[in-house]
Amino acid sequence: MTTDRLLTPDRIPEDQDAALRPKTLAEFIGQAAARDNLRVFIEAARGRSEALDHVLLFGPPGLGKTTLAQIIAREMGVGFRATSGPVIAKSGDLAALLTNLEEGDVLFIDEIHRLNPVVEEVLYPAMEDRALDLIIGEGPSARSVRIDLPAFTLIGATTRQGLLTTPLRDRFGIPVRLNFYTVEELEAVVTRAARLLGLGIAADGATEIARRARGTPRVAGRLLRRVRDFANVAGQPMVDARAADAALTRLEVDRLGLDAMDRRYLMMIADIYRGGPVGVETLAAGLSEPRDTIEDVIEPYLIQLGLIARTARGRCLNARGWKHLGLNPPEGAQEGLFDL
Ligand SMILES: Nc1ncnc2c1ncn2[C@@H]1O[C@H](COP(=O)(O)OP(=O)(O)OP(=O)(O)O)[C@@H](O)[C@H]1O
Ligand SMILES: [Mg+2]
Repeated sequence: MTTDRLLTPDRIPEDQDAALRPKTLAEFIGQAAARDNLRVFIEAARGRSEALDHVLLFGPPGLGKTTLAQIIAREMGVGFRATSGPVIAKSGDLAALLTNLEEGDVLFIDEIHRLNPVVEEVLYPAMEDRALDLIIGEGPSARSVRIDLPAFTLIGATTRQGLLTTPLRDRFGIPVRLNFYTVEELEAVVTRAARLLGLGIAADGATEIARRARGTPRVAGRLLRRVRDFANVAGQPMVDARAADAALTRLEVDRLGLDAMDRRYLMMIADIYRGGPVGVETLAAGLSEPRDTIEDVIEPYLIQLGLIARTARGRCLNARGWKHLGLNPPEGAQEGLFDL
């Protein structure tokens, strides 16, 4: 990612603070449906002494896919190996990873939609038959050998399920969608993180941060750290709503949790395209952001809030979007037409 947005749910080193990651399903806040289902599937697999079926975790960045993958391995009582789609360059790399797994292990592949197609082909028999088909030698003397693999669980993570090829998607027995968190859930995330950081926080302080965290635990953790900085420097022992609001306002995070980039995105549709529709490529060029960032990071939350709509003809600003910008939609603008 090219930006250094405060609100970007992208990983930055401080987020790797392993101490903040919940370690068990019981500690994992929110995503109740996903959690309840996973609990059943894990218990059933353990009861049968089998590896868990392959799991696909999908949803916007920072909602807990990596955390959940680690939790699944821990709850299954098996080893955890992690890699990512773009890192596996050759089929041999994947073969090496797979043959080094132990019985029952979890192999976590982040950004699994970015696997090289040749590598992906190797994954199909590995997932389905727990076998590797390798070609040995070259030319007329080449022959194919099949190597059996230990029973393992593949956990794939991706921002959008639709980015996967159908054959790959179909091989996951347990697809899990992660949704944006509610304010109440994020309050719990913030309160828990504050406790782990040894920071005093009032209930209304946690609420203020939760409301402005873009539905995303990673953002909540990051905002909490910045608020803590302001509180420390101001010599405040306790973060309350006023302190949180003052800090977040200085950071240009608005009441809905939108940052400068979100507002630039909205203003571009309003100002230049009279509310749309406008194509995502045009917006990406205008904002100098990669299309993926627009689609995976910026838009999902704006859609969730009902500020914009994604239509076949392009992006449109909804009535709420105009209102949030403090503007009136111009005569004849597209707004409202696509207010789903
Ligand atoms: N349910 C949760 N409860 C508490 N904290 C959480 C929860 N989910 C995520 N977090 C925190 O949010 C941060 C981001 O989570 P994680 O790295 O798992 O996100 P991710 O979905 O894998 O993101 P990405 O798509 O960018 O890889 C972690 O630091 C973790 O501590
Ligand atoms: Mg992750």
